[in-house]
Amino acid sequence: MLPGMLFNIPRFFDWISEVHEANDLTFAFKGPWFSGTDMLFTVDPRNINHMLSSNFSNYPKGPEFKKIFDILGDGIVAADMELWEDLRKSGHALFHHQNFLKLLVSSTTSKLNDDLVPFLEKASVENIVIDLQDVFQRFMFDTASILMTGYDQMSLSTEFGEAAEFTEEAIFYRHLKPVILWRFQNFIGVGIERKIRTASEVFNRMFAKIISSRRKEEMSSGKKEPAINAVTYYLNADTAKYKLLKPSNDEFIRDVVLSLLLAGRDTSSSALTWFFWLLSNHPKVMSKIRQEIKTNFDPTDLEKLVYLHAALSESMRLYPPVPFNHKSPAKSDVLPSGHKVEADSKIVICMYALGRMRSVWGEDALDFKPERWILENGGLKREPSSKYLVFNAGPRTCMGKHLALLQMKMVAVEIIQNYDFKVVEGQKIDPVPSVILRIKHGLKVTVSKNI
Ligand code: HEM
Repeated sequence: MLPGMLFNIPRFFDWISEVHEANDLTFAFKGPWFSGTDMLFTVDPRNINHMLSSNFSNYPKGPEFKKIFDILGDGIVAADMELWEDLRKSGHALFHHQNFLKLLVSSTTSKLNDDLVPFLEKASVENIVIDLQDVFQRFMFDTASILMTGYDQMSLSTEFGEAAEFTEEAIFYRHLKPVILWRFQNFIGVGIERKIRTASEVFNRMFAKIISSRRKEEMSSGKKEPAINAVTYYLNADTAKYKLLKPSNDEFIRDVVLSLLLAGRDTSSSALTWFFWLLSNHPKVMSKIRQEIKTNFDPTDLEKLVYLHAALSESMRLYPPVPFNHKSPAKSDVLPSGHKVEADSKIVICMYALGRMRSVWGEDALDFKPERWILENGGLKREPSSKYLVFNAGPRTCMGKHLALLQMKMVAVEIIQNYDFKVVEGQKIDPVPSVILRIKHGLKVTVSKNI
């Protein structure tokens, strides 16, 4: 089956969705003999609930995942078992720290007022074409960087952006290649594996500077301030409580914070890019959001913007920023769909396909309809996470979900209130085969003031 898959790489996500639909939501992919590329693909909500929630302990990400994501080292994204537990619990305390939330709101507000609005203002006056995806990536990188390291990168770090994109694409292709092949390519430094090595050097350089200056600050301040950024928090981690954390080891701090930084930058910028792309094709949805902002906007309570929330949820259903997840059973098992899975085998859950299944979402699954998220009484409809898996489900649910939604709403409201975008005609809007759903050549638009 590998040649069929490789042939369809340019339209991988749509192809994999069609295959799921034709195979009743679950199918076994067979690669060449002994290549180690056999995988079970499933988007059956019963199987998802079984693996991610009710039998969570039997479904770690597995040793192969750790190899594929080796660039993230001991960060939470690739961790399993006891280390994951320590990272999750300590991360939970950080993400629920009042000062951390305050830092998110203050950094987003100042980045909006000082950088994004003046930038869009200039683009509208000079009538220049901008790449909205690139703008959101820089914006999210700067705010995520303030939150995670305490430093504002001032959108200058194109080097980090490129390194992140190469990493995410290389990790996608590693899923399809025998381990021995991509490890050899990495060793001799060819193709995309050469780029992942360069990316690793970029991350190491950047974190070496940040960690050493944060350590110096900690030593000179002498007293323990309440932590607000992730680096400072992990430098002061309580090892009596979290036994597997290593606050004095720079490499460990780099791994932990790099995962958080990537989780924060690329997901929200992907979600906003696809959201504005869909709005440009659905002017009625745009007018409804504008109307809601006019009548219900309260900067201290963005939850009141029910239709905006519905439109964001609907956009991420069709274009989930993290398009797939990977599991590997610790012991053999039988899934609720009846498929037998062996210990250490690979299981892939494709969120992109799940959001498009007619048997899960109805005949209009492919349509962009925020209304499907609104109840008759005007409230928000909640869907089980085994059906709406955009933020993952069970004990490994996304830790930044509430921060991400808050930040995306702040950005969306500011832009929608003040600007109109016109998408430059003739662009091909296709997702890149990657572990983050980006548009291959970005989203080129012109900007005008909304008067
Ligand atoms: C629209 C935005 C976002 C989406 C769609 C999203 C989605 C996800 C998904 C699907 C996972 C599971 C990944 C896996 O297990 O392989 C995840 C995990 C995670 N996310 Fe998010 N995320 C978003 C934003 C954020 C932000 C802004 C942060 C941090 C500030 C964040 C922090 C995390 C962390 C720490 C995990 C790991 C949780 C664990 O393994 O226990 N996410 N996210």
